[in-house]
Amino acid sequence: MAEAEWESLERCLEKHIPPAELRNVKRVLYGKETRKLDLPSRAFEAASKEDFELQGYAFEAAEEQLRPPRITRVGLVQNRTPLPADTPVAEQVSALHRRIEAIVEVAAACGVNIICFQEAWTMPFAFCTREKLPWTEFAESAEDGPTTRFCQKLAKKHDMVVVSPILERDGEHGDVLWNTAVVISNSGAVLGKTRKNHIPRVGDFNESTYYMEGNLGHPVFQTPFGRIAVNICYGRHHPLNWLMYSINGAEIIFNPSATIGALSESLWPVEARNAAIANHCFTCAINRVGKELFPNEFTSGDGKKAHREFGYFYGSSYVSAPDGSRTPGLSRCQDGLLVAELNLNLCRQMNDIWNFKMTGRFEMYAREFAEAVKPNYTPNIVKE
Ligand SMILES: NC(=O)NCCC(=O)O
Repeated sequence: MAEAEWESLERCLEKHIPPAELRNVKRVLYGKETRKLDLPSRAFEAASKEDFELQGYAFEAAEEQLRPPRITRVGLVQNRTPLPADTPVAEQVSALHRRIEAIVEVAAACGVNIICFQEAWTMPFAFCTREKLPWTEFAESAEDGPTTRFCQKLAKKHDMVVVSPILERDGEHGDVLWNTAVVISNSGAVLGKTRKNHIPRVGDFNESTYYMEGNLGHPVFQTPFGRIAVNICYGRHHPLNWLMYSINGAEIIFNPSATIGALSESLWPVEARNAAIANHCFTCAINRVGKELFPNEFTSGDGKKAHREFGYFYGSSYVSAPDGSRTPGLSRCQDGLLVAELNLNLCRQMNDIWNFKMTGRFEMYAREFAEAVKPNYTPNIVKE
């Protein structure tokens, strides 16, 4: 049941919990109810024709006297890799471009302003194999690689900000590889890029074999639809990573990911949601879907037999708001587009209620951290 046959927690709750109690269960598990968005029927028809799930929800905020509502729509895309991992590289990339193009068309029909794809979306998640070729051939220039050029066209055509997480090859600086999200403005210009700060050393996520820890800090991108940041996958386990994007002013933090059930499914609903609460911002958690099979066997360093498959990517993409409410997740087993309408005024409203930025005592932690990272630091343990 840990794989594709279990569709989602939400479907399970809806099937088995009596309606009168379901309301309370959802109130506790999901916070204040999100309103279902009235998306165009042609969008649902296109999604069904293209065989992906479409869901839409809106987060409300209180009316203010001096500020009009600041409404923006985000789109989260989760998908399988459409072709087997041993198909020629260019064919795999091109099939993924076609798949995403179809989903972005539907997002445009739903009025999406900012769209984000899953981590390393142009490739299978081959870092488990520890082989270099052909996987490093999926790396591209963030500034003018084929995928960035493709996304620029989408952005311009649909007047949409595109967040495109790719494996980056920095040809100008020693051909070094990075795990990067390229942010493309709705004008079609490359607004900038941000790199994955924390690299997993867990299970089959052998990513340090391929690319380095990000060196760009915590940039936040000002777009006409809000200030956005990207905390790539494993970065979501690091509260300080979310915090620094928030300190730099992010109102929406995307978390494009690739993670599997056995490792992280019970953490998934907690981490991005907690980050939204702790940082008075919206967070958008995106995970890929399905099983990916690799041409050659690899071991997991656990004494077990060599195998060719990574594990089950469980989808379940969702959006959380600064008041702790969240959308239901997309399916665990189907490609999908989640549209969420956010009123960004909710960020400051929650800040004014809970005051975490005022009560955070950052100066105290800055002093204590500065001491704690020194090699001769003695932990402050009081003994009898
Ligand atoms: N892609 C990636 O960083 N995965 C690590 C596993 C996890 O963070 O759940």
